[in-house]
Amino acid sequence: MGEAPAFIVDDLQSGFQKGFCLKSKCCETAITLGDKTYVVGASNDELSIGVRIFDKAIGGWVETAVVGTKPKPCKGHSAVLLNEDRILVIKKGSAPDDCIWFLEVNTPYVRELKKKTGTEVVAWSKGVRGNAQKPVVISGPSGVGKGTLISMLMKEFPSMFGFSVSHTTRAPRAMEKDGVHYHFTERSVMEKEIEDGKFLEFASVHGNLYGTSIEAVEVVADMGKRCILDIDVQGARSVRASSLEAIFIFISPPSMEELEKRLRARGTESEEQILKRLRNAKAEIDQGESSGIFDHFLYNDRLEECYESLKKLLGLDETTVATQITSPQGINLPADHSVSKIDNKIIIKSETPESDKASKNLIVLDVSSLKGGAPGRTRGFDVHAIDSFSDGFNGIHCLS
Ligand SMILES: Nc1ncnc2c1ncn2[C@@H]1O[C@H](COP(=O)(O)OP(=O)(O)OP(=O)(O)O)[C@@H](O)[C@H]1O
Ligand SMILES: Nc1nc2c(ncn2[C@@H]2O[C@H](COP(=O)(O)O)[C@@H](O)[C@H]2O)c(=O)[nH]1
Repeated sequence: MGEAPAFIVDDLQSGFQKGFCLKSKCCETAITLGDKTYVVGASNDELSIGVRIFDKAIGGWVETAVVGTKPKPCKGHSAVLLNEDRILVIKKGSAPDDCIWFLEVNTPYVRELKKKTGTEVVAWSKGVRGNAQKPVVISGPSGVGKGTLISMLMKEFPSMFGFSVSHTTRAPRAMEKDGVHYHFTERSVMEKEIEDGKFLEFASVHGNLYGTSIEAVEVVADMGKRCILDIDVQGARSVRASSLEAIFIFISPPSMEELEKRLRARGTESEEQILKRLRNAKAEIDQGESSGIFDHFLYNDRLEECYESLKKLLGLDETTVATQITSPQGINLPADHSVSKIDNKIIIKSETPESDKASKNLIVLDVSSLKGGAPGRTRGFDVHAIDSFSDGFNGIHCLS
């Protein structure tokens, strides 16, 4: 972590108001919460907006793990503290789908990570407009038909569902494509990425490492689609414990004999692997059925019947299908703006000279009903453009 310019340290030690503008050359903002001041702006790698934490109690900078996909640098930004647990960062001059970000500093997800790692943690989560449905976690023993059911769903509803592409250390099968079925990865690389906090969950399954990266879930959310995760019971337990609110479905086979028949008929595993997967299946079914993780159980005897039941529990009857498709929308912010906060409303006021005459130079962001968050995207904010504006807001800060 780089040294901060001396004047910033002095300012931080003397104490900031909440939401402050550091007029340094690197466009940093500082937000104070308790003893900690979160300095958002300059980064070491220049590939993303950086975050540093100054702790007044110890009088110094604290080593901080920054997790989640980070926002790319921009020509300036504003920052506002929300609910004492996250900082809203509004980027200037950025694309409509890239201007709203949340830096979580004290949400349950961040508190859990702090407890696990024993270090200071903050987590980025991009703001996405629209209200996607909860992700769907599908588990069940190897060979039960999870992949088959998911493929049917994706084929029938391509604009509605997106598959979370997992990482695995197992070798690809003949028809599997890297980046489509899995991200096939070296164990050492995956272990390092797990250590770096890039995974929502991971588990050792049938002798290989499998895991869902935070990015895999975010990519689907960015497309405005409902995310489907095909993961084992250990992974489902981790997701259940995380802040990713999902629907959990367990698929059971009609019998162990039928499961073995399906695994053998698939012809993708060695005899040794088939026996290992069948041994693990028993434990997986026991855990799946007794753990309390799962909201729904499906029995995959006749494929078509099971598929119809899956669609029904996902609310995919003819009347609901049309209303569930949400396309991602962006927010057209003025390139230069100032930001104020009144209760749960964020007022973004244009400061671009040519827009002085424009009727809609004010945008109000209502953040009273935020949903989701790290790991993944933050949704649920309303955006209104306003025609006229009478001044009188207290400016929190601005950068240029
Ligand atoms: N209801 C069913 N009746 C008969 N065969 C089925 C049924 N469902 C799936 N299958 C077949 O069983 C095999 C295993 O299915 P699939 O690959 O979808 O299982 P899976 O649960 O995704 O397994 P894994 O966890 O190993 O990836 C496939 O050949 C598939 O065509
Ligand atoms: N915990 C996780 N389990 C995963 C993930 N991706 C897949 N899986 C599970 O592994 C087994 C075997 O899969 P296969 O493709 O080798 O047959 C199966 O039960 C999957 O559900 C993951 O990211 N995390």
